[in-house]
Amino acid sequence: MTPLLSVRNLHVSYPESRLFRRRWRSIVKDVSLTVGNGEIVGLIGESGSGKSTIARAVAGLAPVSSGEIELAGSGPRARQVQMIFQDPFASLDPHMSVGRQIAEVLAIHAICAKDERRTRTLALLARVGLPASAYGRLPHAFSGGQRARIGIARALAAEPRLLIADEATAALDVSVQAQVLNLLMDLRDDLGLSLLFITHDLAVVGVLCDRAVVLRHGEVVEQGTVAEMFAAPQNEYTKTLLEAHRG
Ligand SMILES: Nc1ncnc2c1ncn2[C@@H]1O[C@H](COP(=O)(O)OP(=O)(O)OP(=O)(O)O)[C@@H](O)[C@H]1O
Repeated sequence: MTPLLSVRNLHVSYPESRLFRRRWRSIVKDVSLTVGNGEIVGLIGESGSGKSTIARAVAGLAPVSSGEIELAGSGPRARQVQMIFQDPFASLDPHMSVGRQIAEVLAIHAICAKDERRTRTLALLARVGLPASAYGRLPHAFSGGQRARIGIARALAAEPRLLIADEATAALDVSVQAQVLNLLMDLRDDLGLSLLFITHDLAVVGVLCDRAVVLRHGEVVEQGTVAEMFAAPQNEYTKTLLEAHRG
């Protein structure tokens, strides 16, 4: 079956500095990966290995030097691919009510008629486990876990096929994190959503992901099913990561 997302031989380079724009640093090197329909794929690797850069390139937010990013199906990528972040505070407007911020996404992507936006926003809030009273409140009135849910509701408003979560649960307490991971798994089961999940946390990968892609210095060093990779890692770097995780 054709995967939902196919990334082929992706290269991303940035100028060394603002002054010396003729010298380029290669950040993502020849990365190929896929995400199937309804599949949850973990993207793991140490800080600076290029995980967020790949995510941004897939979302159309980072320049692609060469390679292909292909999304099956129709519709603009800006709608099909939505990102959720570690700090939804950074992406939520502190001065606008949660309901309006979600309704705004419905408007931008022309998801429904104007007079349906409120009802649909309330349904999205309910879908992520937030009460209707959240509609009129500002983001700062919510806990970290609730803000993660708001970020998810806002991403869902665009009716995406692929969610990219960039360390989206990393700052949360373990029990709150587990609840948000459960929500993401429910969304996959109920809506058939696909997920590219960026994390440092191998415990999360073990719980959440079907497959994982291990990145080092911008290159894929190993990819495969989580079950196989955790049982018998092939690459020395993956082995080191897993040993560190097991302690
Ligand atoms: N817009 C940019 N211009 C120049 N360099 C950049 C830009 N964005 C990222 N980089 C560099 O690319 C490298 C990879 O960054 P990236 O954020 O993709 O890594 P990461 O694996 O997501 O790290 P972390 O886990 O810390 O978020 C870093 O060295 C970073 O400084």
